[in-house]
Amino acid sequence: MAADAAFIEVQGLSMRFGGLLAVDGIEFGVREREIFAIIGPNGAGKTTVFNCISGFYKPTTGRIRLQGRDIGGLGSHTVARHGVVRTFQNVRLFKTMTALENLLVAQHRHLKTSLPAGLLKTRAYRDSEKKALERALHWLDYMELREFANRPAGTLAYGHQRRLEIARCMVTEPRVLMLDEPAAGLNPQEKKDLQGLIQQLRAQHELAVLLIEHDMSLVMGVSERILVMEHGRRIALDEPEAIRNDQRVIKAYLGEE
Ligand SMILES: Nc1ncnc2c1ncn2[C@@H]1O[C@H](COP(=O)(O)OP(=O)(O)OP(=O)(O)O)[C@@H](O)[C@H]1O
Repeated sequence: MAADAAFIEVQGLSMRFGGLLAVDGIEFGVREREIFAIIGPNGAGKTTVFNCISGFYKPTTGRIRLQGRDIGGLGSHTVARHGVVRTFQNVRLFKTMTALENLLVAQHRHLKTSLPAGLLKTRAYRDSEKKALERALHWLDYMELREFANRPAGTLAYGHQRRLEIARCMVTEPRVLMLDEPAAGLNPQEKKDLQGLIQQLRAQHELAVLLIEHDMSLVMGVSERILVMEHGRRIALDEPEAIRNDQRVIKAYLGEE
């Protein structure tokens, strides 16, 4: 694949809820290892685009391709198996399970084992369980969460839960990491750390990052390109500097106040 060929290609994407066209003919491509943000006023359709790409919604019309392969409407588990995983606006961990258990459960659908293999505890099964544990511990260390390994996820500080949610994505070794408002509820230091974390994840892993975020300093600081949506439509797609000076974008945001 050419260096700047689209890794994820979204064409003519629309999503209708009854009388409401929440997403209206959206087009964009995300390049391999790109950090790509989607911004726009409340209700613009950003999360709906995420839900379509990650397989939570079946688009009303349009195509979504990952490296040329259609993934639109495949369902969230299948899309995740293709390497596209996400976090949610409101943290969705298994709150009564420990941090470590959350990272083990996340890997189960990715483990190359069958039910009989699990029942018989075959060598292959034991190897894959061991690797899953190693990966979980690695990501707890990476996110500086090791000391909370055996704590129920719901008892962790909010900023730690957010990092655990990203770890839960990373244990599956994704090719596309989708973050829905990852800075929401974080303090200024945590936001700064998050920016470093996103850049580090992209640098160290073969990973594209798709980001929905309202925090403009994070978006401008971390993104290579930004898609701006308003009323379900694309009003701009460009690099941060151009977006900052785009009259339609300024109007969309000022119009919100
Ligand atoms: N499942 C649904 N059923 C009906 N309407 C929906 C559904 N999901 C989203 N909508 C509507 O679609 C529109 C776009 O919502 P969406 O959550 O995608 O916007 P957003 O840009 O992510 O907003 P925010 O920044 O507030 O999260 C809104 O009018 C919303 O009420």
